Amino acid sequence: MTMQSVAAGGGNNNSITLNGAEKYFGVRGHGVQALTPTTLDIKGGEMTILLGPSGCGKTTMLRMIAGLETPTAGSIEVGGANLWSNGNRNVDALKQLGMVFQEANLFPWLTIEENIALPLKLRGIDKAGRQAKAAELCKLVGISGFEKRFPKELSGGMRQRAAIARALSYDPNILLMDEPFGALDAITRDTMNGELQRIWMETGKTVVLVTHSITEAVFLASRIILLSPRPGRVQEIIDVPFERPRDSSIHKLPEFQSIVAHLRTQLEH
Ligand SMILES: Nc1ncnc2c1ncn2[C@@H]1O[C@H](COP(=O)(O)OP(=O)(O)OP(=O)(O)O)[C@@H](O)[C@H]1O
Repeated sequence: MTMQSVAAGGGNNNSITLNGAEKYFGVRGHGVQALTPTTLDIKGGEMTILLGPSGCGKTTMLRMIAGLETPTAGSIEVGGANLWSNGNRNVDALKQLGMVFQEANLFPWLTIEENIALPLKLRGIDKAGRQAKAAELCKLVGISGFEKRFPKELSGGMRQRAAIARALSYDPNILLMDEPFGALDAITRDTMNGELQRIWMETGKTVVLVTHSITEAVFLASRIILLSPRPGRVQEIIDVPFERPRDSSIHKLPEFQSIVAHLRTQLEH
């Protein structure tokens, strides 16, 4: 395990940089400082996990990276491009981002294929192109054969697989995931962690994932960004060195257990 200080600097095509990015909700002095000014590099192609206690600003940081919240101060670069300029979002930077939430948020009246391909429909891709892409993505996420089914006919884990496919439909370089498996039972969650690792290894995307789960974080992460209790700040960055692909047997490794114990101590304090 190597501990690093907070790194800063530029980025390549699929990296993310926070330059003194801060988020204050409400009037300064009377509101909530969700994230203190933060300077941080999220490396392209890595699996970065945002971990921290409830209310520390994980979702706020992810939503700022997604362009869903404006920074109160500082700036955010996605693929080397500023996300905001003069109060407007940079559409080219946003195209680099796909988002997955805790709930799959599929439209119940659309088939799985139609849900997955909806972003392509909005981009003017014809039906044959949409169906071909949906079939390819269903294969990637492991739900081939369910293209014509409706969301209610799928399990929770399968719906999240479809949500990942939808986020990948327009081929963004970066996948942002907010507690994507938090609503799933423990066994399905473990399966989905393995599946996300496989999808990440097959696609080479940059993944930034928010979780409360220490073991999920250590299993998945290339790097863990540990945030402090509110007001959120980067408390520590931990490189997780285990080889890929990882399987559940890494839970037994002394080094895995030592990182988990270290993080638990940090979170308890
Ligand atoms: N839209 C908002 N308006 C006002 N305060 C907000 C808003 N969104 C978040 N906050 C506050 O900012 C702080 C950080 O919230 P955030 O949801 O980012 O934390 P979190 O670490 O993701 O929490 P959890 O793990 O419980 O989901 C909290 O105190 C929260 O109440």
